[in-house]
Amino acid sequence: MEIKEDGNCFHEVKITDQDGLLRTIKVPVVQQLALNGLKHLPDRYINVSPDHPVVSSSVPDPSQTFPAIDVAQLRIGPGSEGLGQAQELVKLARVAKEWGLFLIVNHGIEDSILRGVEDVVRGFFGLSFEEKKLSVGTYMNVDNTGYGQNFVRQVMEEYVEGARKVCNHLLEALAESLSLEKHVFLRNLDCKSSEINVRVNYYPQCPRPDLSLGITPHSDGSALTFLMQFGATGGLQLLKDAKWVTVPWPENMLLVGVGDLLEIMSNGRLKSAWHRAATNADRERLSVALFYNPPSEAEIEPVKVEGPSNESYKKVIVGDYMRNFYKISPTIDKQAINFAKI
Ligand SMILES: O=C(O)CCC(=O)C(=O)O
Ligand SMILES: [Fe+2]
Repeated sequence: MEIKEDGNCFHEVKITDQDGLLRTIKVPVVQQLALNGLKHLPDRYINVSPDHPVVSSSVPDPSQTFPAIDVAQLRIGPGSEGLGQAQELVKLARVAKEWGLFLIVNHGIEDSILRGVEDVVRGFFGLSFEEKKLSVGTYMNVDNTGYGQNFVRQVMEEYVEGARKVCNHLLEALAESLSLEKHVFLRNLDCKSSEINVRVNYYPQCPRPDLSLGITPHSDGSALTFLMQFGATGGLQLLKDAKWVTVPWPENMLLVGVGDLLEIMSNGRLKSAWHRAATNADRERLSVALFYNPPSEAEIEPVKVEGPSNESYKKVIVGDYMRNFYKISPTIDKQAINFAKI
């Protein structure tokens, strides 16, 4: 819920404190702070630590190759073009293992749909505080500091359905690229009750991007996360080989990330990306994240292969995993996944 007091706007958030008591705290609405021409960063937003130094959001290290995956190539059947598919699968396995994230091209989602999503999201964040607060929602029964409800439902539907198809192909391709049976991941999702949750992130210009993050480090509790961004690039950063790097993500491309549930299903062959979002002094940035998950009652288990077992992950019920994920996050390093480790 949101309230306005002394000309300032706040989200009212219910939290359970250290003594287990339910308390209501007021969190200033960051977009409003930015609109009021914030010059100094309030202390509460300082969240860059020496362990997590800021990295420049300029162009990433050119020695890091981050090829885009051609989804149309992945779909090509056997025959003369099969070679293209095989090469694309090798590329997919490499980039997914190295980065836990990959760009996609030729995904088949029409540009008009992508622009439609951008328009509606930008339109929403352009509304007044009073108009926006009508859409404040809850998630996992917790008051959220975001806007949850129906504001983008219609235009999102087409996008989400397009994204679902692409994710289904990618899950098959990822299994094949790891020399696993094609349906081994998808069979956990391939039903009507699989969930796609949408989160829209708005990062206003920030007076001290060196001190403040847009989103603190986390992995996504999804199977796959399907991302688009607009406004600026260079905001998404990944902990790669123990260093924070800016993901080389051009503004007009879609990006897909491996989430914790796929790490479990793949028995650690793929690792979920430990990532964060930086802020930017001159430009606002927006992103739309679709989290593709098996239904919460589904039980997922690490893929089995012939021969002696080297399993390090165990069966989990998706809903139990997610409850633990939200209970313990945010954490400094990747801990939620331990819930599913043997
Ligand atoms: O804004 C981004 O690029 C990343 C957003 C993100 O990590 C998330 O919503 O989980
Ligand atoms: Fe994320």
